[in-house]
Amino acid sequence: MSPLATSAPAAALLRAEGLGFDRNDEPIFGPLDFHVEAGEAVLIHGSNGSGKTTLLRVLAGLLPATRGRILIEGEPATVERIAGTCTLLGHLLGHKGELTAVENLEFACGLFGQRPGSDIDAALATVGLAGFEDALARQFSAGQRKRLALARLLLVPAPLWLLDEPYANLDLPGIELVNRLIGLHLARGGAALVTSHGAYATGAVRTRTLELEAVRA
Ligand SMILES: Nc1ncnc2c1ncn2[C@@H]1O[C@H](COP(=O)(O)OP(=O)(O)OP(=O)(O)O)[C@@H](O)[C@H]1O
Repeated sequence: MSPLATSAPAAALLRAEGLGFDRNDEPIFGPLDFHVEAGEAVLIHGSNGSGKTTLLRVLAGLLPATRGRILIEGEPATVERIAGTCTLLGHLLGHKGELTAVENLEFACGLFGQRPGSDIDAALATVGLAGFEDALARQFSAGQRKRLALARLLLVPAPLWLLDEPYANLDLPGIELVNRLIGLHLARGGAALVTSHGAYATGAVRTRTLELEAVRA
């Protein structure tokens, strides 16, 4: 036997095969075939209403696919596998308004686990919220709320970030912060699917682009 015999290539972190979603028998997107490997970011690009948010919600397990299937590391995407692999940053950020920034992050880590070596105060400082540890989330501006959600991404262990318009409500340094955080996440073996109209995603967060076309007029 050849000493150079190699094992089968590792399965993609996430693979969509013929994935589609209909609402009231109207197709919203698909069928789509794509995959995301560890270390890469796929930019999901498309006009308003083309189904970007719906696609991320299907991948996050919040909506059932109408067609096709999702594989995580080669295995069908069960709720448990999705929960262990994906974290969604959606339009609704999910903060508890009556909890402080630190309490919100403690709550998230209690629910989803905490990445080894990560630290809540350090995550807040990274996203520009040092000094806001004890502020109530309901008192945050839209951009500060988005930054708090970015701190949550840094803390939870899920390797695949599903980011729906992560640049929305952020100032220029905030936009650069998103790109930097995605780049760091990829460098440590994570992956990301990022919806955006595209203007803000730098090369580091656009390893590949998935174009969604509006299937309805
Ligand atoms: N809860 C809902 N009930 C009915 N239709 C919906 C619902 N959510 C989205 N849709 C429809 O599904 C289609 C895709 O919406 P989606 O939000 O996924 O698009 P998008 O590409 O993210 O849009 P945008 O760029 O405007 O954020 C749209 O036609 C929208 O009207």
